Amino acid sequence: LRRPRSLSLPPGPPKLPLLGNMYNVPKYCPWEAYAQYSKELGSDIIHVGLPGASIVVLCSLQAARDLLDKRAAIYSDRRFLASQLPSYVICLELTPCHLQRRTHRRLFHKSLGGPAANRFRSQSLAHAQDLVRRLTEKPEAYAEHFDYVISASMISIAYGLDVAPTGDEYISTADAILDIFLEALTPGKFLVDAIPLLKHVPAWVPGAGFQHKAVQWKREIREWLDTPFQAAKQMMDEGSARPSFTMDNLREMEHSEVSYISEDDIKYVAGTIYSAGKDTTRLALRVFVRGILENRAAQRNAQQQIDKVLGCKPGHRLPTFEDEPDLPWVTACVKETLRWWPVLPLGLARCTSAEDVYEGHRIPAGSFVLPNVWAILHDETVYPDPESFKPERFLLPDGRLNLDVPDPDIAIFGFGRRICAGQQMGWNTVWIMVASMLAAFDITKARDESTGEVIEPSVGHTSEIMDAPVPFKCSIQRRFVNRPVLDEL
Ligand code: HEM
Repeated sequence: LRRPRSLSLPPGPPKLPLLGNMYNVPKYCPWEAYAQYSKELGSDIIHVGLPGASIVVLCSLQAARDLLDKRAAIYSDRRFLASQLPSYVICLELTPCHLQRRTHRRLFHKSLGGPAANRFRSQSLAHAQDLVRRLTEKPEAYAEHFDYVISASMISIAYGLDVAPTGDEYISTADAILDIFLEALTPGKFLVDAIPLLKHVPAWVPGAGFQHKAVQWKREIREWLDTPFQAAKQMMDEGSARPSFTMDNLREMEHSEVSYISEDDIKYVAGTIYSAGKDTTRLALRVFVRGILENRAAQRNAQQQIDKVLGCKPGHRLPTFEDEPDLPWVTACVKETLRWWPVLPLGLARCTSAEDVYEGHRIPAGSFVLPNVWAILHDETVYPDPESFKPERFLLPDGRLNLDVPDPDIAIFGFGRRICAGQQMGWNTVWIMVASMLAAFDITKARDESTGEVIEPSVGHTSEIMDAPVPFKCSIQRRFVNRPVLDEL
């Protein structure tokens, strides 16, 4: 019955007056520091204060579910530069974090959510085979190949368009937009996040310079959205369009008398497929390669199973989605990839729309709320030896999937109303690419050309909103030389 204002904030690292935790929360892998504080302070939730920003980190699955799932009514907002500036950067509402409008989420879900995502499996399969071809030709450029095939796959799913084999213009424009989103999505990056009044003052006022940036961003975003959308429409007019999110929905709109969607809605959501789907999946592939270097036995077991399932002659064909139920080792490798190194270790920040009380602590309105996905998936009581890459943790001794071990999807795709709208698409994409790589290549640590000594890959993190291993060298070699599986691709 105490008034919330008299309650204390959740515990956290000691704060300095005015500066808060500016100097004692590490910038490098802060999720690990938050997890450590949570243990030391014996609290599931941690409070961190930065000038103008109150941040609450949820370090257990229970806390994340209690707040983000059960109290979704006040924990489902996002507040970043983008949402402070609706009149300047309208289109940013379609970024991963701004599918606020129910229409967009509904449209996304109807076309790409759950089983609907399986409609686009043929695109993912074709791009997985392209990945094998590219890796065969130039294995050392694996990170660039991930980048290319995932971009091509997302553009094909969104618009039914092909991209040029190198230097494609859609891809370079879209990537420039992703950089804008990353900047706009960083909590506290712009002063206007803390002082909304700044959007009403002239741009020359100190701290309001973001307004120039916003005008430029708006122009670039509009162009990025329009160009592929118009190209897809033109292909429809010419009768040469291929199945895609855009074509399906434009057709449906044409044929239904009353539609809850407009052409703009379709355009916005099509853009979101790339902006939300590209980096998450391409970085997960990088994590897989980094992880499998640490566990050769898992790689061998997965390959033996693939060879057995795919036919009498090893290397006869590449896996397809139909093989998924028979390849639990591949599924375990994908689960472990998502668990071991979550690409969004602190999810995508939410913002409280009202003051709240949890476990006797006050959570101020307007706080950023971050689920510590890394801490949840590295809880040693659930995943023993969490720092090791062990796909086998998801398997029973007889090789079947062990459904008693919690799937990383308990946290990896987020929570509640804003849970990832493309999780099935993300899973499908990563699964088929991992299965194809395991079938076709041996992935091992690189060796020094002159001494022959093993080069240990770096353990560094990129440590941004999206985290991934820093680039590392490895060896990717064809398993079956002169086998039809690769020669015919
Ligand atoms: C391994 C791949 C992926 C991971 C780990 C991932 C993870 C996430 C996470 C953590 C969120 C924030 C959820 C929250 O706030 O609770 C999110 C949001 C979102 N994701 Fe994904 N994602 C992946 C792939 C994809 C793909 C392929 C697409 C699209 C085709 C996609 C579309 C979205 C969208 C639209 C949102 C925003 C939902 C909203 O705010 O309403 N994601 N994702």
